[in-house]
Amino acid sequence: MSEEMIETLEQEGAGFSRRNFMKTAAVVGASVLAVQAVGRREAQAAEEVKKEAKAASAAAAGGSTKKLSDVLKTCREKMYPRCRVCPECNGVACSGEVPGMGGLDSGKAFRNNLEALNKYDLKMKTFHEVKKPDTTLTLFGAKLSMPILSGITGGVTYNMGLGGKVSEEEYAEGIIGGCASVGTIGFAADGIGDPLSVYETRLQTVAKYRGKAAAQIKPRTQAEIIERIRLIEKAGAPFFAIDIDSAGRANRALPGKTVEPKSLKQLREIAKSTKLPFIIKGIMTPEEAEAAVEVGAAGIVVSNHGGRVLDHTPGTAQVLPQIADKVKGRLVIFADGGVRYGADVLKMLALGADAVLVGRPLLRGSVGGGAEGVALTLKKMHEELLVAMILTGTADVKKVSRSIIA
Ligand SMILES: Cc1cc2nc3c(=O)[nH]c(=O)nc-3n(C[C@H](O)[C@H](O)[C@H](O)COP(=O)(O)O)c2cc1C
Repeated sequence: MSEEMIETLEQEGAGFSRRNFMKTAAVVGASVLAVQAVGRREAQAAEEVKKEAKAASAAAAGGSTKKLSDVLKTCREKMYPRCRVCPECNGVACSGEVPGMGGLDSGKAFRNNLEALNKYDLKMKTFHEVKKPDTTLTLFGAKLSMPILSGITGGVTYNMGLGGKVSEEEYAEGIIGGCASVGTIGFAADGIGDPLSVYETRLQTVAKYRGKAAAQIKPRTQAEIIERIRLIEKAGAPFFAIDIDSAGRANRALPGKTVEPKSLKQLREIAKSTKLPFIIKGIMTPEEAEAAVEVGAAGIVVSNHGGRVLDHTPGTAQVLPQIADKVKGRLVIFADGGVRYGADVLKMLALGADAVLVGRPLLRGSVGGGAEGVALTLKKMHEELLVAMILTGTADVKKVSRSIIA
């Protein structure tokens, strides 16, 4: 009501008083506000219901509703004290815990991996045209959404202490299924003490994700290796790896089992025994990288096995540039060890890797949330990688320049 109308009514009498009118108006105003507040609350509640319905339908459709923090909490509940699920997975708390999740003996080699990566920084560049970086690549005919593959991790009972809580099949399904769900490749592992039947069980998961899962073999006797290669071929893996750096492990872990260093002749024999690309994992010097090219390997993994096979090895990011200078372009270079964030992935690519493997973080994802836990971990790293690429002016993971390293 306008001031003019109030004045007219007051003048005309009719029991109208300005004071009473103002009181009534205040009450009405408060009610209107109250009605509005209730409306807002109802709208919020309606929004919550909508969100829940969306989450439920995403879950029903196989979408992800879990949070990474829940996955890590569950992992800690299942694995403590084998893995403390530290905020920074850096080998400090688990130092010397092999079997377990740590680095061997003093744990220095594990810590070196993180420290070597941390010595490098990235140059920030923002005046450029890179708005939608390309993270895709093709490796041995397999198309990948990102240059991040699973590390090769095994020993659900022996290393992770999960006997009865998570089976070998569930663990392999978590790693391989999770990787496949986001368009990358997961590895099935070969444990030194595992009988062939256990290995065959893991290869069933590789076969289930035919063409999208790879497998590893320990440096066993030549006959055992060839026998396993035939199984991997049948399972449809696009490539396989031998972790040659496990050569000393039987002495400490499982006396009586054969894992051994290989001569160049033996490595050639393995490469020639199959059409599958053969990756040698555990290369730490330019000389052995060159030898890997000579014996016919299709790729190498620059790796110190997460610091688990020889204490006092340098961090992989430290040796990677010299190795890449020697063999880049002649075989595929993978690197692993201490990769925790997308920026670490980008650093490894800038230092010469074509792709990286991620060990412990995906292991935690698989134990804590199966395939969904692995997918969440990979999606987070992929998002971080995209941001790091934009902010360094890197358009394509296939062409990362060393000049982005500060
Ligand atoms: C519990 C555990 C088990 C592993 N088992 C294997 C294995 O069976 N074969 C292999 O080649 N590497 C194995 N590794 C080493 C990883 O493949 C990888 O080199 C290492 O974990 C990478 O470092 P990151 O964990 O810091 O990412 C294992 C690592 C861990 C932590």
